[in-house]
Amino acid sequence: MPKATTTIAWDPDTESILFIDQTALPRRYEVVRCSSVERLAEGIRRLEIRGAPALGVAGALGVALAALTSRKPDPDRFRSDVRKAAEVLRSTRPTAVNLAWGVDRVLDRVLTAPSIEEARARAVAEAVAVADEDEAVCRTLGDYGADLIPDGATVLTHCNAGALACRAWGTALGVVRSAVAAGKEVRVIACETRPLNQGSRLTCWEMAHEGIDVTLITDSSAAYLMQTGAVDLAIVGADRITHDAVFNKIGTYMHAVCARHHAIPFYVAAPLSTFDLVHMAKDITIEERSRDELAWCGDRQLAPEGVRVLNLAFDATPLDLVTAIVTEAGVLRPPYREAFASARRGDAR
Ligand SMILES: CSC[C@H]1O[C@H](OP(=O)(O)O)[C@H](O)[C@@H]1O
Repeated sequence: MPKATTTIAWDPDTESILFIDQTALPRRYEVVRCSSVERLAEGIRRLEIRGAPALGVAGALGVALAALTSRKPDPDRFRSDVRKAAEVLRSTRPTAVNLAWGVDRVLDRVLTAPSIEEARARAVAEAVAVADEDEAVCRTLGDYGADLIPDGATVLTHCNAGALACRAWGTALGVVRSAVAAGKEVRVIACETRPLNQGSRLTCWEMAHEGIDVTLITDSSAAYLMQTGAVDLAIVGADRITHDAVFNKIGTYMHAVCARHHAIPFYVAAPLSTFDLVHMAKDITIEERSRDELAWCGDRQLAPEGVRVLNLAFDATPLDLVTAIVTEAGVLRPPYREAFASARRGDAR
């Protein structure tokens, strides 16, 4: 079984996008070749591609694909065509800011190009740059974060913030990989992360394939393990970081509150592209997903017909519960407003 090294990539030979279908894991490792924006949008909605940084790369590559597949001969109608495709991609998932960030990075290149041919060339170049940057950023933030993990530590994580949530390497799991690469022994506790089980299906798959010690637990076991002293620190990814909160998979807030209660460090690992310093938490839409994701598990019915289901995909953890935020600009610590400003200036460390 191959390692999860590259989650999503551009194939220049066929001018298509290749991505691992994460809904098939852990049982099947399947790579999808995507040649249309509609198919890419479906893959994002179904979480075949998921994870904030991976969504940023998907958004970027999707706009490049739109530029290559538009058949509008007139530049204005071509640009309108690509704008519409960009809106389709942007609308697939509202919470992770990286998706819109990736879309906008390439859309800007298309809309400012002097010709259709130049627009296509610039779009592909920018999208590939977004993908390549993501892997480099994850490795850099991983190396910064590795210093936070003591040798022999047991690290609790939630959902999947690994290579599968990025182009490669990962954010929270990128920190774990960097610590292991530095020679440290690290034990991972992976919360299953209901209802789509990114933790059991994806984090365990990644860690097992790299021989990193991993133990799967139910989400509801985390507090007890913190209480018994079984957890040395927690580290999670992020989908959007505002001036007042970290948006991440539902359940993250619960772990942060418990970690604070038990004086356990609670870290967030995320690239600067996940920061949204324009909006406050109250402004952000938390994605609600389908009833069936909670009421069914495959063909096994878990809740009676007609029972109301609230399937929130994310929650918002107040920054005062976050010990530090690991980025490619360094490890950011409170006071965060100043730390964010210095990170964006490039003088954080
Ligand atoms: C490295 S960010 C990963 C982030 O994305 C996940 O959400 P989803 O699986 O719904 O895309 C989750 O919030 C992870 O922390």
